[in-house]
Amino acid sequence: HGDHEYEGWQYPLSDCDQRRSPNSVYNDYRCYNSHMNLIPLRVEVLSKNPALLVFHEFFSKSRIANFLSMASEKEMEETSVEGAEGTVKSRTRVAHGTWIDHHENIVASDMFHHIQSKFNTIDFDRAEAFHVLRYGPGGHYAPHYDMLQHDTAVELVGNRIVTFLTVLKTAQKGGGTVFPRLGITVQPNPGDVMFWFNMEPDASKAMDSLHGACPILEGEKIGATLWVKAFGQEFLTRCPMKEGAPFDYNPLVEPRKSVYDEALLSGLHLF
Ligand SMILES: O=C(O)CCC(=O)C(=O)O
Ligand SMILES: [Fe+2]
Repeated sequence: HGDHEYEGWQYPLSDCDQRRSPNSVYNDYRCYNSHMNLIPLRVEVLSKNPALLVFHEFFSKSRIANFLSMASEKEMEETSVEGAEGTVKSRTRVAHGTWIDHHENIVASDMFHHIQSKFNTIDFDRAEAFHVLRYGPGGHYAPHYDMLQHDTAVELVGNRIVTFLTVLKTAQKGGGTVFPRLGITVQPNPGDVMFWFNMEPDASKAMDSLHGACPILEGEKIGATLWVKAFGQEFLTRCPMKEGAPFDYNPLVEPRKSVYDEALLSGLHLF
């Protein structure tokens, strides 16, 4: 594949060849202190500003398998963009997609509940429906920002402060998620979650959150995105008490190492 085949990409495709970040801060189990509960998650902090985290093995294999088989029964549409000449096939996002409501069926509901219970520093009720994207060979999503244009809905519920991307299936070759401005390409495993902030604490766009899905060279990639809206999230973090910056990132990017590490690493079973 040559670069010319990925119209609209605009960044060096060689960015996609980078593997893990050289500056991964933690890659082990850490505890999030939230609502007086310690939530153990195996977290890798790839960037602190903007926060970019990978939660390893967030979902069990069976949850992922159930979600995939449920999603495969849905009609997936070729993603498109609306232009002056009507709706045309998108060249910046070459993939098939569909929306699945949080409680559309028992599988989605179980998935959603798992997210809410493990991760209660974020109010996922304030997220859009699951957006499932399937990329085939040559599929890709050129680097972009997830924040929406300002409109009435954004005014009411805030913009997309956080992207919570569940990795359902990975390509055999290619298909990493690239952050060109951070110099990071993430190649997670099915069941992992990528989590990042699209907004600065003052609600402006986090310029370094620019990201895209690298071209699939072999196989197929499937992911499910939850875009979380900003309003209300500030009440779930420890009091930041900073005017104009109502969201405190630090508890997320500096989770505490827990006394349970040994048990977790030696295979304590979490359901
Ligand atoms: O599939 C990916 O790796 C990125 C998806 C993405 O950027 C999005 O859905 O907004
Ligand atoms: Fe995105």
